[in-house]
Amino acid sequence: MPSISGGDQDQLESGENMERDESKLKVLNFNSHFGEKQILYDISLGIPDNRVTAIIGPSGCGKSTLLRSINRMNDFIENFSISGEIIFENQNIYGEEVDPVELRQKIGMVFQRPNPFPKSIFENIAYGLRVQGWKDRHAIAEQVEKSLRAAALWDEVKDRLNSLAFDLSGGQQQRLCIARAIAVEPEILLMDEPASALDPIATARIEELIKDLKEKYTIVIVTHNMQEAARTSDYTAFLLLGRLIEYGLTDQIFTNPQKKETEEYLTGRFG
Ligand SMILES: Nc1ncnc2c1ncn2[C@@H]1O[C@H](COP(=O)(O)OP(=O)(O)OP(=O)(O)O)[C@@H](O)[C@H]1O
Repeated sequence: MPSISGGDQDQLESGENMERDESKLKVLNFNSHFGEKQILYDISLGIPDNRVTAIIGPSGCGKSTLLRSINRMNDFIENFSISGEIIFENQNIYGEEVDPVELRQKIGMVFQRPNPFPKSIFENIAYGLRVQGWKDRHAIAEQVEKSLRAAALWDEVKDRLNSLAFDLSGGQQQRLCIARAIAVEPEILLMDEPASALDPIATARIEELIKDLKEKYTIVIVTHNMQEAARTSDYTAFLLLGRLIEYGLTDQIFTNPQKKETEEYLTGRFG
């Protein structure tokens, strides 16, 4: 099997390396194109289970493309093509036998802007459960409550579950979207700049939530915000022009980057 470590990983403790090699989610020699234009070049990385992995890098370097490849969201774009593999639970997610709809239930996504459905708070969560085949009203109500609690929103909304989701603040709407994503009990949660549209207080709540959620989920987060990556993630992957320049423990990447490009980016010399 090809190495799944990016950059100079030798300095990492062997235990941490093992943790990644044994992880359920691995990107292997992954390339992607939009039409003729190559966006990602030979990306290989293992995403450790029950950890937060941040993908950072300058605008346009391919962060979202990589993230959206992990649950086949780019399939919706006509001229998108890939080579290489993304392995999830020992299966290439781009294999013919994989149903992308089922895959997205296991690998959920939270987007940059909160995007609740034009429905009540309750229905925003119950809807996905019904699509999954849940019928028992009591069980649905229990799962709605459980998800809202896990997303640290229950206390704020328990008395107005039938209000429109749009009546919530931006930060509450984003936590509702997180509750919606976790209600269907995914394994992996992908987050594309989940706090970038929020004020500092709402951002802090989302960051706290991310730290809590990793006990149960493996989280991959794309962020422009270096402080946010440093505060929330255990591992950081630095992309530049579609290539993985360095990947390792967040503390190490931020305090002692091994590559000149990483250091220049982190110190604000470009990007
Ligand atoms: N649907 C598309 N069709 C063609 N090119 C695209 C499409 N989506 C993205 N791209 C191109 O792919 C490249 C990578 O975009 P991507 O959104 O992955 O970068 P990013 O690192 O997430 O950027 P940002 O930080 O600005 O969101 C960019 O050059 C972008 O223009």
